[in-house]
Amino acid sequence: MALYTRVSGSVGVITLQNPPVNALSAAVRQGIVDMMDRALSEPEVKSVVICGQNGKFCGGADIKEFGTNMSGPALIPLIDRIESAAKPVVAAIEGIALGGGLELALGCHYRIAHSKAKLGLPEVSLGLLPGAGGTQRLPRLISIPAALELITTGRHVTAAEALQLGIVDKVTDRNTLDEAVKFALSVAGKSLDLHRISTNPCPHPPDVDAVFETAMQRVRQRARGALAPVACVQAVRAAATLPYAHGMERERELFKGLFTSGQARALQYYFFAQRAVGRWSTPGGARWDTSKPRPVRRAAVIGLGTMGRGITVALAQAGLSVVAVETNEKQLTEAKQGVSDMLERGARRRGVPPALDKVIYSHKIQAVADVDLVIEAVFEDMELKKAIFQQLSALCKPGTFLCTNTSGLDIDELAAQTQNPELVVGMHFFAPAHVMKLLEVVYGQKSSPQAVATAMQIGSKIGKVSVAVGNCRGFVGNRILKPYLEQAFFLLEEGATPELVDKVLEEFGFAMGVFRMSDLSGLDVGWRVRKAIGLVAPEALTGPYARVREGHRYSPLGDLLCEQVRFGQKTGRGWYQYDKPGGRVAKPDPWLHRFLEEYRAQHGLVARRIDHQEVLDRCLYALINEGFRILEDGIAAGPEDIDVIYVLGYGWPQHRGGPMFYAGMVGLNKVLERLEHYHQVHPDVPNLQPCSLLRKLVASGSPPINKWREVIKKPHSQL
Ligand SMILES: CCCCCCCC(=O)CC(=O)SCCNC(=O)CCNC(=O)[C@H](O)C(C)(C)COP(=O)(O)OP(=O)(O)OC[C@H]1O[C@@H](n2cnc3c(N)ncnc32)[C@H](O)[C@@H]1OP(=O)(O)O
Ligand SMILES: NC(=O)C1=CN([C@@H]2O[C@H](COP(=O)(O)OP(=O)(O)OC[C@H]3O[C@@H](n4cnc5c(N)ncnc54)[C@H](O)[C@@H]3O)[C@@H](O)[C@H]2O)C=CC1
Repeated sequence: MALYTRVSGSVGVITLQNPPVNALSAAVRQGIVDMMDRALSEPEVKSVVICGQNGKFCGGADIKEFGTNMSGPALIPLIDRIESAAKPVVAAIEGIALGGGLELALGCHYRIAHSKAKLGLPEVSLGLLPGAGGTQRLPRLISIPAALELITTGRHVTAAEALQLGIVDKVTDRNTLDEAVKFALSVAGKSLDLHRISTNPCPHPPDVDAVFETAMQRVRQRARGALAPVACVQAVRAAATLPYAHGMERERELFKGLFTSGQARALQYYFFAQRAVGRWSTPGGARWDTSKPRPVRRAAVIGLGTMGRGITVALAQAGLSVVAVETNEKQLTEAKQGVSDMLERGARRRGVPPALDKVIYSHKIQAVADVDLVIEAVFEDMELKKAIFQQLSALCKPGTFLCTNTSGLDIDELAAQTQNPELVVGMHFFAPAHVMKLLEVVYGQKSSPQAVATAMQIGSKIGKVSVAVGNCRGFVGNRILKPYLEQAFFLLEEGATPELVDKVLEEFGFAMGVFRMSDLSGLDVGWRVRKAIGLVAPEALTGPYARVREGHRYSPLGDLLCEQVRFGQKTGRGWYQYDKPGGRVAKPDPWLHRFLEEYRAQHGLVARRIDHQEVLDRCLYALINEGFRILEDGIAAGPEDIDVIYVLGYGWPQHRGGPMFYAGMVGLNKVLERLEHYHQVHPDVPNLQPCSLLRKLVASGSPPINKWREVIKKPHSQL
């Protein structure tokens, strides 16, 4: 809807009304058309202001409409009509002007923004381009390079930057509508010729071809296989090379291609999935809207290794006081330096003072006595963690929440060491913890709703997307990762190389293939876990049992590499070779290829030619199958939880929505058929055996992802 009022005698004010972000739904578009007609036909009205209700100008097209039969007036002619109006139209921008919202403002003759407003064309992150003239008007207004940067990244800019770029005419700290009305009165009757952006020429940089070539290279590198950034560059190029009307045609053509692409569907699903995980619930009845978090002012971090340092930085940057405890003196000295450096770098980037005084260091665990919440991040060793939880339970003031950053150990076992198991939850961060956006909040059997709610709230406070998950080995992310890694190892045994597997996965869109990723994070991490659970043979086994554990196929390849101290980048050798320990550039290693040949010969394996499809099918479908098991077990409340975890924590390409969404896109019956096929070929790999939920979904006619919960029944999807 849109509301019309007349103020100061001669200014028609049109207010967009569609909470929460005044998205341009059919009703809003119709409202704008009707109210513009009225303003333009009333002789008393000399100028017009468009603003949004509740301090928000407009969040753009209504994304919920995209999957439906869109009705109502189209946005492009609506914006054209505003631009061609004979009376000046001023956009009063408060809060946000995003996507179609900014395009609407670009159709106005003037733009006035509140100093706290954010503006941008984020369509690229929804798999689209600004399809209501944004790609043609913005370059005309602020130059090709600046428009290219904003449109291909989707970055939001502050009002101050918008003023500097020339997107807005004025920024105010006062009441934006009042200022806009004053402005509208002052420009009434003046010529609008220079203020109809579409009629202006597009300014050309001298090296226009080079500008586009560089932009194209950059977007191709940044988002492997993503269509929208490429189309954005092509559309802006049309602004630079074609007259406006032809440029608009090109924009429309490119937009259409994207709109109907699977990538746009995937990215729009992912947009809503990220918000849906905030509406969490647990089987015990805790819920986002009824479970109240407790305020946390002081927190403690125990263990200042890789993770503890990042967690300390994340907490301090969000304004929390942190007691940082490390028992090893050398580590403590290094951690002080490391944390301070990270805080200083972060502060420089954000233009704020570093939060150095927020952190107090100690080598004694007794320093935690007065904190509201502790995050333990010592070695992944159950006995050590148990001892620490016993100490914490005795030392902390009553009611202190005790959290662990374990990657997959049993939360209930740790909770059982404490006097108040209801205060214990997992807070599983991802490395580097001050950068990665994901937090898995793991509830145990006895975790109280308040403990879960508090951990979830801390997550949001420090800028993470927090996903509540149940307690099992590896929780959601690492549990799904295991069958994926296993398939990659099996493929090497059968004839593939790390280069082949990585190439296929990177072409699919992963930021890094499984072997390059494993070299980066360190092969020794998984080796230690496998040793702890008895999977690593004490000495090199031969014969039929060398590749079998607990009756199932097992590949000792990772263990054998670790025995050679090939831990990956940190030792300069892993699945690849590096020029030195700590080197970053992976090069194929002839030693490894010989090693694989000898290994196959030793175990009587005959290398065969493995094609790309098989690599993709086996790695991805094994992973997806485990995702279905997780849903069946109620460890994740819905498919969107798994998808958000996998995109944010494991480099799954956003434009493919996440593994569960991808399964739906491929077709559940196809996933089932392929798993059945591979399980028949490899009956000793239980992860390839299709899980019963997948069968049940296929038997129910493969419903769309937002209907899966009706088949799962137990948990509840929030989409
Ligand atoms: C040939 C045909 C030509 C057609 C041309 C049309 C082409 C276009 O021009 C295409 C577009 O505009 S695409 C839309 C561009 N706009 C965006 O991407 C903004 C998306 N929203 C945001 O970033 C944040 O919500 C925002 C920054 C706005 C607010 O963040 P917050 O953290 O404060 O709040 P959220 O929790 O994110 O959102 C609150 C609720 O609002 C829902 N929502 C947000 N933006 C929406 C939007 N644009 N459409 C529909 N719903 C939207 C959001 O989902 C959430 O609701 P719940 O999910 O129920 O919680
Ligand atoms: N490294 C990674 O990528 C991730 C690790 N994790 C988990 O985070 C935890 C820590 O891992 P990292 O930081 O990689 O280990 P790390 O080995 O880098 O650091 C562990 C630190 O704990 C200290 N420590 C040991 N006993 C202590 C005690 N009693 N009191 C205080 N400090 C003590 C050690 O001196 C060391 O500095 C583990 O549970 C791990 O599974 C979770 C997510 C990712």
